[in-house]
Amino acid sequence: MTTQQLTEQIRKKKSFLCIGLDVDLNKIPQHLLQEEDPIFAFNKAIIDATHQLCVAYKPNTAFYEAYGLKGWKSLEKTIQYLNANYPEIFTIADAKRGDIGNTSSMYAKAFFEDLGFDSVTVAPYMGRDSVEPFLAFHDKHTIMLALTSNAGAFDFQTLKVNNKELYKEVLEVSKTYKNSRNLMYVVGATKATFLADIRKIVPDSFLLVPGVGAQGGNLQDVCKYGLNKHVGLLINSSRGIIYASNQTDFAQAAANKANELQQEMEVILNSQS
Ligand SMILES: O=c1ccn([C@@H]2O[C@H](COP(=O)(O)O)[C@@H](O)[C@H]2O)c(=O)[nH]1
Repeated sequence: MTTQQLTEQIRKKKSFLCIGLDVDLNKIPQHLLQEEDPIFAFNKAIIDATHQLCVAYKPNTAFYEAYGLKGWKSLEKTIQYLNANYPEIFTIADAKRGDIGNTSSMYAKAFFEDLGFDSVTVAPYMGRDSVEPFLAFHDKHTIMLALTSNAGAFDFQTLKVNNKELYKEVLEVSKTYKNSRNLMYVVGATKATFLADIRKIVPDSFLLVPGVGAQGGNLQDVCKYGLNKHVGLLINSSRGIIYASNQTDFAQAAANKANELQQEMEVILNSQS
């Protein structure tokens, strides 16, 4: 999917919501545990109930890898279900990969070719040759960690390097990477005010913004500092949506939570045009 198609979907659905599919077997409704594949059964119900309210889904691979081969199968079934039934949805494998070049090529092949995701998150720490293998894939997107939502972001990301904060250096240098047009960036919703400076460096890039909901990030603040003329934001909420209820009404409860965010987004988008 191209960024233009993604923007068209945002305008059509009046939503720039990304729903995180972070499935924890201890948190899903107990009746699903009788299913052959409880994780997929949970995801399918959530997706069917919410797909009109969001433009993206983001499974974090940790929640699948934790269950070994079975978990990876559930991830595969989830992305296949999305691609077959809702091809207009942008899909994000939140895997935070990145390694020496030939290894990164294999990670990229795994997520883009084998699984068929539209995008994958990567860590910038190993530099250019760890990221460019992902960027080489046509119409696929590499979402680089810039300023993360957690408290530990301040351990390194805001330290000064070359007289500027490290996250700013990451943004600047990444723009010189081959096929950098395929880059998006992760910026935590808990760091909303930083978005003003971030937009000076990457005015046109899409930003994936996790941290609304369970982590306390504020949608209005993120939009105030982060929106651009193409919207340019994908706001992620995982636990705040998918665990709205652990009873048989869980999918409808998730849809209600997603609807609340979508309605807020619609107002923001209407005020922009
Ligand atoms: O800076 C970051 C980068 C990634 N994440 C991931 O996003 C979701 C957030 O889940 P919530 O339940 O909405 O808090 C999760 O997969 C994180 O690993 C992040 O939170 N911050």
